[in-house]
Amino acid sequence: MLEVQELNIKKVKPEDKPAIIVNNVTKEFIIPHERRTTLFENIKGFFSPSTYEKFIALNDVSFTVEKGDSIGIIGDNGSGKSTLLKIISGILRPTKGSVEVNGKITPFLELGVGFQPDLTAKENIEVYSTIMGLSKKEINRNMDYVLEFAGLTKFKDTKLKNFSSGMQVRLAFATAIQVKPEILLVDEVLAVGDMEFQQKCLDIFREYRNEGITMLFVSHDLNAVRRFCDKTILLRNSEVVAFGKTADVIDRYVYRVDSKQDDIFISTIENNEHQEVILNKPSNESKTTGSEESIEDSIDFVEKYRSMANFRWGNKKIEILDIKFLDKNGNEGDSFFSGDPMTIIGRFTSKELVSEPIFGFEIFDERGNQCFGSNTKFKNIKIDSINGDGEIRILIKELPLLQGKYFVSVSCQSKDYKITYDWHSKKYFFNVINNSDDIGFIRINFDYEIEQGGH
Ligand SMILES: Nc1ncnc2c1ncn2[C@@H]1O[C@H](COP(=O)(O)OP(=O)(O)OP(=O)(O)O)[C@@H](O)[C@H]1O
Repeated sequence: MLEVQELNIKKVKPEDKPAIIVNNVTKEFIIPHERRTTLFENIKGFFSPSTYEKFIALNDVSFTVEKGDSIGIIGDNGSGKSTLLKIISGILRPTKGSVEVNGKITPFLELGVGFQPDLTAKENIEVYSTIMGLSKKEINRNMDYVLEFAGLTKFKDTKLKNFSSGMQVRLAFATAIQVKPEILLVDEVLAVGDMEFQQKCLDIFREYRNEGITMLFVSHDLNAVRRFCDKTILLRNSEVVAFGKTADVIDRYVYRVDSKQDDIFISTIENNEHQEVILNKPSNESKTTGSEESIEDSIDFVEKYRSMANFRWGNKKIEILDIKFLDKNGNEGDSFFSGDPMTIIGRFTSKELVSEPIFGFEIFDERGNQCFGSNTKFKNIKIDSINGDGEIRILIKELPLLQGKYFVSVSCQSKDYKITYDWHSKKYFFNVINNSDDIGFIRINFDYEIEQGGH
């Protein structure tokens, strides 16, 4: 009898509780329509109260993260990802709903907040590590490693204000990882940093994941989400539209299935005894900014490369109006799974008759290496003439790239290549998502054949 009574009492040990429970969280931002700065505007405003509108950044969001889970959060720009992490970390309060956090949160959100521009890299590491609770001995012991991880050993005595924004984030990340988190919130750390640094960050996250540290990982890098997250949340227009197996959710995001699908599990909350946890906001909000005298800025490599290479020329006798990428369902997008069909559609126009033009396209990787180039002449496709509007479709049956971001150039030239009508150089890009465990950049279709010699 006693035993039965014991069983009826649900005793939840703290370690059995989920790491994070987000319960019907809504976040509204108030956006004023006008700002009164002068005395006259203030007096005038006294008679006509100021107007504002409410913007809903998160709408009734609920989900549960179990201890040791590694959860990705994906969605378009402005869908509410950062707001969600800020609410979980306690930087922002929800307008409605609550968040329960069971464990110590380490937020890698606005890395570098609290760093002092007038202190050197070494001094900033000392100050920040002290705030994180490290002893002087530990700080001295870790110093070389932190500087080396950040790739800033040479710049240890340089003031932070002379660092590029990428260098500052590297320093902040390297400093922050000295203490192992219980629950880690990561917001787009991988968006900054060169390839080598990104790889180091991913190695750290891999280590954390193997050690069972709970992670919430906001990223636009779907390959990284795929590699690190067991489950993924998809936010669209401030709402959770899917929460389930990462591969299924990414598939849904990439191919823009808009209706709610039942086969993707949307987490429900069973425990209603939520305790609101509002952690301390970092005391110094002033975000350090990059200096014009940045010593190094490898972070912006891709952007710099693009702006340098992204130009257009030609006499526009035939004008290429725009380029779109269509997925296997005929929907426009910029992310595609490796091996899937992809169609590149170019619209063009000409004001007069142009005979025998040649259309071409090229694909480049992020470093500017030409991966492929072809044109209608190479393929023996003769276009007699063009007059007026038209469309060219490049049908790729199986995208032979494995992963990464690729830039596309398109061109239209005369039959002898002597006149360029229009050339858009690396103006367009698309992402390829690896849906296999293969590594590298190209996708090779192959089979294994294994033969064993008999005895
Ligand atoms: N303090 C604020 N005041 C007003 N609006 C805000 C504020 N912070 C965020 N927003 C708005 O809330 C929406 C969600 O922003 P949030 O930064 O969470 O999106 P996100 O999904 O992280 O976007 P991104 O991928 O671009 O980082 C955006 O439209 C943004 O403009």
